[in-house]
Amino acid sequence: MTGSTAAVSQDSPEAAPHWPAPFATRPVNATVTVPGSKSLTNRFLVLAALADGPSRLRAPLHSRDSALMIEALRKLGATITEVPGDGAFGPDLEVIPLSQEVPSPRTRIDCGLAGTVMRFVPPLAALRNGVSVFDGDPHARERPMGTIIEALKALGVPVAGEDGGTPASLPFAVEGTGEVQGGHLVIDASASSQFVSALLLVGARFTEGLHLEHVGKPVPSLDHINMTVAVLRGAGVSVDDSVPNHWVVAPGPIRAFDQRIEQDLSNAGPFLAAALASGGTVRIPGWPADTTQVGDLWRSILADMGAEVSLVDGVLTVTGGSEIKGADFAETSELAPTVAALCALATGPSRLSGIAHLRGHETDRLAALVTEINRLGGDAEETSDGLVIRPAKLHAGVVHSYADHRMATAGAILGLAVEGIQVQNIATTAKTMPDFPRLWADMLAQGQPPQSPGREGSDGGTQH
Ligand SMILES: O=C(O)C1=C[C@@H](OP(=O)(O)O)[C@@H](O)[C@H](O)C1
Ligand SMILES: C=C(OP(=O)(O)O)C(=O)O
Repeated sequence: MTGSTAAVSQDSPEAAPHWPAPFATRPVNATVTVPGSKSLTNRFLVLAALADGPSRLRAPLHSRDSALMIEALRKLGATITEVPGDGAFGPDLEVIPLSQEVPSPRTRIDCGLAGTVMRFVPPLAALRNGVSVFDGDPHARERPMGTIIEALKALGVPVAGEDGGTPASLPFAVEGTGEVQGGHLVIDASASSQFVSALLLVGARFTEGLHLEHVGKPVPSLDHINMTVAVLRGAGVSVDDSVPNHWVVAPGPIRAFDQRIEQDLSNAGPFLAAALASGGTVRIPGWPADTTQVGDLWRSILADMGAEVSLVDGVLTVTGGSEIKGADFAETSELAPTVAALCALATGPSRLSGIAHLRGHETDRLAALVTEINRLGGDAEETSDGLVIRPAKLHAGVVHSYADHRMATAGAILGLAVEGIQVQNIATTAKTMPDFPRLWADMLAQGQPPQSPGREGSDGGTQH
């Protein structure tokens, strides 16, 4: 993917027309595959840029977040080329690592709203000889960045704000000297696991490697850190994570690779949720037997909500029943908006905990979910570290997406079960799944008679 999706800001939802969420007139019965994992694609892009030779990503994600990462790495001197591949969602990528000759002594990097770009790329820029200025969408300036800025400064890398002082967030300039000594570094990563992942990804390229220590409240989204450790080890990097809150990365080369990217199991979530929201069946072939993706949790989450779940010969099959059960869920991380949409359709109460840091995601997701669920007649409430959602009959209305792809897909799930829901700015799904509206329509078209009457002729406002 070239910069085309990156160029379109997803932060102007008011300008976009509302998307009429399809209402399921019968149980969904579909087989679905989704594009590559955002988290794996952007990790492998960073590793490829630092590797000891050319690498290839097979079936990577092509979306706004991956386009922003590709563009950022190009600005830092990597050569990234699209080459034909066998993936259903676009070409493969060949990456020639960062060259010693920098394309320009001063460069500007657009992070959009991508946490992986705003957290993973600045430490990489520290290894480049030159100044890299980072900025992003308006809301990107609100996302927590202080830990990365402080970490770079502690590593001896100057970071300056627009006015020259020390910034607490985007925008800022990293003044790289081409070399970072590394060693022992103490950070507070309680606002995002991405702070840890960002530093681990480059740690092997620091002269002395990196001994990263976290102090403070617990680090969220630990699955994502385990993913980072796994991809590093796969590229021949020695990482010791045997002591909780300590990660020791030995200095050394990052081996070039040829890597197939798993499909995005978090983004599989809304499609699997469709089985519960419509009382139907959704099958996802190619579900990995062994994965570091947090989305593998769908198997237990959806079973807890009353679905039948099986994984046979790599096909995950989820069948919803006559009701969705409420339940308690801890640390659902980026799955939480999808879980919350299902909880709003459940017949019993649910509690989501361990997700206070979602207040620093694409939007304040806890506030956004409460506002949108309650706007439709639901009964949701914020707690200090999550949400309580009680059963209530929902009605038609507009779900606002807050430039947040997972709020938009949460609206689509609600729309399957509640007639007359519209989603504001469905285009924001391009952050990680530009094909979402088509994939959703294709899912609903499967198993339907050729001339389905769809929602025409209905009078709106009912819930299954
Ligand atoms: O490293 C990653 O790829 C991610 C880590 C998590 O971030 P937080 O720890 O900030 O939740 C997750 O929510 C995000 O979608 C992707
Ligand atoms: C939190 C998310 O994204 P980001 O990588 O921008 O943090 C997400 O995708 O749910």
